[in-house]
Amino acid sequence: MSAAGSSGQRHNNAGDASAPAENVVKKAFPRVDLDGHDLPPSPAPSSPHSGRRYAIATELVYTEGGDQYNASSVPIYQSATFKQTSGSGGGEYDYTRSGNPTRTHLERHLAKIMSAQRALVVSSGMAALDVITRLLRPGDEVVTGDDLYGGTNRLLKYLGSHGGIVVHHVDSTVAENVEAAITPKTAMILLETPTNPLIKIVDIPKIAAIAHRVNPNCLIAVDNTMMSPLLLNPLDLGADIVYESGTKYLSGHHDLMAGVIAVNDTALGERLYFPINTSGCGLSPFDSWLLMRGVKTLKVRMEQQQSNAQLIAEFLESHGFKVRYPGLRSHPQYDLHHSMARGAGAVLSFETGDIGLSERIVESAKLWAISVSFGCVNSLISMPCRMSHASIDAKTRQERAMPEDLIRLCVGIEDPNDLIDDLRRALVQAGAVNVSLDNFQAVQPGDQPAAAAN
Ligand SMILES: Cc1ncc(COP(=O)(O)O)c(C=O)c1O
Ligand SMILES: N[C@@H](CCSC[C@H](N)C(=O)O)C(=O)O
Repeated sequence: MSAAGSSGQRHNNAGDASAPAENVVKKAFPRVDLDGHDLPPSPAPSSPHSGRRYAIATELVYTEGGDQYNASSVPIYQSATFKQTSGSGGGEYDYTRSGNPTRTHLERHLAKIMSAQRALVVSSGMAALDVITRLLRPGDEVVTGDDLYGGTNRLLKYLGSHGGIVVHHVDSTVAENVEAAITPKTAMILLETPTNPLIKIVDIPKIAAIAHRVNPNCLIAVDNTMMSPLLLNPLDLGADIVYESGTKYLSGHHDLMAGVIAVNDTALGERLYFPINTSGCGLSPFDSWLLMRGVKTLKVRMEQQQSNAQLIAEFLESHGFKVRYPGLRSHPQYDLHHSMARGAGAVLSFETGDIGLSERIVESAKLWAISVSFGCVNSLISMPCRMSHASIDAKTRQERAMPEDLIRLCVGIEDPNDLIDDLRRALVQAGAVNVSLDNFQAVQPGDQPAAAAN
């Protein structure tokens, strides 16, 4: 590979007067490594379409351009290498670790959907967080919440023990707690909202404003997995980096692992591309194609999922369970959530007061698969303390008040009456005393699924 950069020589996607305009990397595009040194350009420049022109339902399915045959579905460029036009390079792509046309197509599409200047796709949500945390240096501090996805907690713990990063976990539902933890060494604030699995809401605009005032150098990174870009755009609320697990709503079928990172700052985008190219965690061509296909149905899936989730949350609440779901008026941060988001999503959790009872409920359900993850077309049931959050040790779970009996429901697109019937039957079979086989009317005639206006 040619050492380009300051020499102005071509890397694998540099300017070529004879190339079509859209293939030319703009000279103004900053190219820096983690230390801010000049680098050759990456092969996936910012989305030419990052300014959205249509409503989200249209943008999700609409793509411009295509390959030389105008294929309606982007081809899977299943190639590790790309032939060059000269000994000094000359091709737009050279090697799939560095860039691949199918991946670029997806990244440009996602940048548009996420209202971002640039999106990058990697092999999982955790790979996305790993890439983001490579912006940190030993001695840096991170402020984050005390209710986080278990894998996020595990990665941060590892950075603390092996990377020299100091991680402060605070109750991030109170912005003042975050403020109090910020020091001159704070390099990143990492937020999740709604939190997984306790469905707490974090005030992104308030925390971003405070953090940028107190320490202008610190970056606000938001995990948007629980909402997806359909329901929440953290970049519009003051975040510097948004990332999400594409394994969930974006793909929607639990047939791939993926992670997405999006930013509005070109230099930051290049700093994030560097570890992706260096380590090789960019999303494969096939998974990029699959994710592209999944994204197109995000709106119809999410609307059905969240309308089902609302009915299920109301059903459980009507039977006396303490239900955590931002679509319920009883959620203590209902107003805050809806001031930021366009919907409540499709993940809820509830307590039964008895671990054994929770286990029996989970195991009695038939339509609800016992499985980790969420955002899939199928409905899932799990016990976070035993499953998705088992990597958080029991002492820490106790300190953070994670109820061991917590059941998490990740609602799919099935008929809501079937889901509620199955849940009611599981509750009765498990011996939940406050539930009878009464006739809860899940869907009233004329009910419409809640619309995710955007
Ligand atoms: C909120 C949240 N963020 C990130 C991740 C990581 O995503 P992935 O499983 O794709 O690595 C998950 C689940 O795994 C999650 O629930
Ligand atoms: N064994 C896995 C657990 C994955 S949990 C996936 C998802 N984020 C969820 O919340 O269900 C692990 O150790 O990471």
